[in-house]
Amino acid sequence: MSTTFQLDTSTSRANPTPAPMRRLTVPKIRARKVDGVTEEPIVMLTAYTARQAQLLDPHCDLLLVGDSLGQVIYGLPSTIPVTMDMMANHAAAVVRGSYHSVVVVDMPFGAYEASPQAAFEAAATLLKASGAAAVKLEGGEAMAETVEFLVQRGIPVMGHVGLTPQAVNVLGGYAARGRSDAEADKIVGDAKALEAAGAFAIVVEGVVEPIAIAVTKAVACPTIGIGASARCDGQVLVTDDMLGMFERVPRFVKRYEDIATTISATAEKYASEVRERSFPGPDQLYQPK
Ligand SMILES: Nc1nc(=O)c2c([nH]1)NC[C@@H]1CN(c3ccc(C(=O)N[C@@H](CCC(=O)O)C(=O)O)cc3)CN21
Ligand SMILES: CC(C)C(=O)C(=O)O
Ligand SMILES: [Mg+2]
Repeated sequence: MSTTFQLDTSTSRANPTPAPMRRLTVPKIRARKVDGVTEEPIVMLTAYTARQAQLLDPHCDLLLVGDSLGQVIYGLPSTIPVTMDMMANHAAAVVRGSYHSVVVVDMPFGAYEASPQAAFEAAATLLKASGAAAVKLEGGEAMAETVEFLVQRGIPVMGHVGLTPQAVNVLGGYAARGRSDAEADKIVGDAKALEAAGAFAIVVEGVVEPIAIAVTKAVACPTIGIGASARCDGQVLVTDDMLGMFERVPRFVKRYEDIATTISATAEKYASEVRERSFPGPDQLYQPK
């Protein structure tokens, strides 16, 4: 994998404008929750491409290069087949397209579970290839030792508990979690273990509101909810879901737009203009000398 950073010339004398906005940092995100209170909720969206990152960056605190790109970009049936190369390449694009948000990269299934050492190697590879600041990995208590290993060696880690999509084959689907007392206790315990291991924030996915409240109270670091009610310290959504780009979306998605319909209608218009030879028209012609 090649390292393909772009030189940041935004502050050079050759290119004095626009005024550089310093990128947010992991400690600043962590510090948004003080004594259990987050005054300003943390805003995170997924991004997979440079242009998407450019458009989202000014409005977000964090951009997540999610392994959901498996379904959203590659048409895969789950996040299980997602590879390190996919994550590294999309992460590099998102870093190039952003200069404000903290970029977090999902560790793909199979790259980190076997040992803390394997996880460190994979995380370092992703950060070196992309310039992203942090990784996210799924799992609670079982991953706490790994989280501590990474954080102590310079890699910030975001946790992910509740509905963990990489465990789809164990869970048997994508149903909400935390409905039984035992399951609720397990999720709170998972979050506590991650925080003790040094996670700077924790995604809480697909849980009933009382669990979101319990987890958010139980840990000092910020919780970022998806399908976990408004009672978290921040929220994340898959951008394509929010835009109405992805056809089947979970219940927790709010479709703010219907981009898919716009794209279909535009393609239909273009196709009919080509077929009736009205495109290209005079405005699109190169003029002879
Ligand atoms: N486009 C997209 N959006 C996501 O939120 C997302 C991904 N992809 N890929 C990775 C995971 C998978 N996630 C999912 C996928 C499906 C459901 C879903 O269909 N849930 C149903 C209930 C299913 C059940 O009860 O078995 C729902 O109605 O919410 C939820 C989360 C969340 N993540
Ligand atoms: C849904 C978010 C939290 C995620 O893990 C992803 O996009 O892969
Ligand atoms: Mg993910």
